[in-house]
Amino acid sequence: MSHDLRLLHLLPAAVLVTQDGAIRFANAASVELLEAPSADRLIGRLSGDFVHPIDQVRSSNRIQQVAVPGQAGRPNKSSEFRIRTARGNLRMVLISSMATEWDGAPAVLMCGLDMTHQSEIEAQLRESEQNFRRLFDSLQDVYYRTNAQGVVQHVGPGVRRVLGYEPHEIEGRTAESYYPHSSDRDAFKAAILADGEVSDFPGQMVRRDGQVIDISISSHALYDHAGNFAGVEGIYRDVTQRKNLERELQRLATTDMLTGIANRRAFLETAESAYAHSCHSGEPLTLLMLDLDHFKAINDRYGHLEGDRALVAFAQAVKSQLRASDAVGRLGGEEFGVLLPLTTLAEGLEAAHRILQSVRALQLNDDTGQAYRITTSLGVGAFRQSDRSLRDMLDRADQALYLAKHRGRDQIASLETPGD
Ligand SMILES: Nc1nc2c(ncn2[C@@H]2O[C@H](COP(=O)(O)OP(=O)(O)OP(=O)(O)O)[C@@H](O)[C@H]2O)c(=O)[nH]1
Repeated sequence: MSHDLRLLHLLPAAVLVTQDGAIRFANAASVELLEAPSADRLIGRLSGDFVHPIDQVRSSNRIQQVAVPGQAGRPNKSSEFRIRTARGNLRMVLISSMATEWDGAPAVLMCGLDMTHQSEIEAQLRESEQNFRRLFDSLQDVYYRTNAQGVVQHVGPGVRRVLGYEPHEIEGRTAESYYPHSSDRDAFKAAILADGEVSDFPGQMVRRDGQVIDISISSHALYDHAGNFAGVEGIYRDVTQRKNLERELQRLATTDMLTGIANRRAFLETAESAYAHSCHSGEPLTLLMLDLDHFKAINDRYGHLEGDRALVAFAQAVKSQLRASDAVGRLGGEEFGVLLPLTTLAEGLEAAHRILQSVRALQLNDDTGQAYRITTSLGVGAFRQSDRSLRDMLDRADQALYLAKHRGRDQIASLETPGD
């Protein structure tokens, strides 16, 4: 060793030679690594003094293993050790040792590489990976990726909460399996292919327990190096609660709270679209306007609360005479409207008669048990291609209602006659 110590001083790796644990030689890199003032200050010190207590047993075991006489020239496998420098700083050093001779006596040669910086990077990487995992696992959304054939290649753990499946149960299957309506999936695919991405795309999925949930998808298309479509990646989230709230708000905004039937706005909206449909198709459409007779007297005699109950019973009686495709709405106070699609004036007059009879037949009792009856007047108006707007049809039905009132109430009137 002694003939070329200068070479060892030039090495970037730290080199120490110890005998019976005491340092006999330290190259320049080891002086720097151990933050010693000089090589001389290291000579004679025990190398084990620089090893962190946690690693001391492991370190001395390894040195004993290589310090077996006759093992010279075979270094052990390098391993990382925590080192405390002369200034008390902690370093991570990759050390390999081998038996050698020093001044004719057995010695151990140690070679160390400072890995502190690298292990810091690794620790940072591990930490950021752990942070990412935590975030990924706690994500309320479901991350997913499919290939070009729609087979799910990866799905995040959020799928347990949203669909009730383990990720491995979903992976390898096509996403179609979870769509109750294939039209939802088709619309999504078409949007992705057309725009390359979708944001807050609506749809529904079926949970493992069979419950259908509302979802919202935000995803983008994936392409391979050649620019070919290679699949889809994105997230979906359960928006059932939000959708239920929206549906409830919609219901509140379109329903008459007293009778539970459509309110004026909703009824007129339905009437507008039915009118537009008839304009387009030429199909018949008939409108009934209804008004309870002498309703003020009911209120005056039995009280407003009883008047309310009469309005509810009246709405039910009207509804009981209609088909599912017909629409009934409360236009205000004791005035109601009925829309009869695909219904001629003659058929509309028949429906009006049925309603008239069922209202006459209503047996109402006030809270003292006193029985009373109500009647209604009806105006009937049929769709005409010559109408400029729904308003024309509404006006005809309104005028007919006025006529029915004028003629003595509890009857039906129309400005038109069947066959007009
Ligand atoms: N109980 C109750 N009464 C209502 C409601 N909305 C309107 N009314 C009453 O309905 C009555 C309608 O009276 P009028 O417009 O004079 O008509 P009418 O007494 O029915 O007479 P005709 O329509 O001419 O047969 C008024 O007394 C209103 O206060 C309601 O929601 N509940």
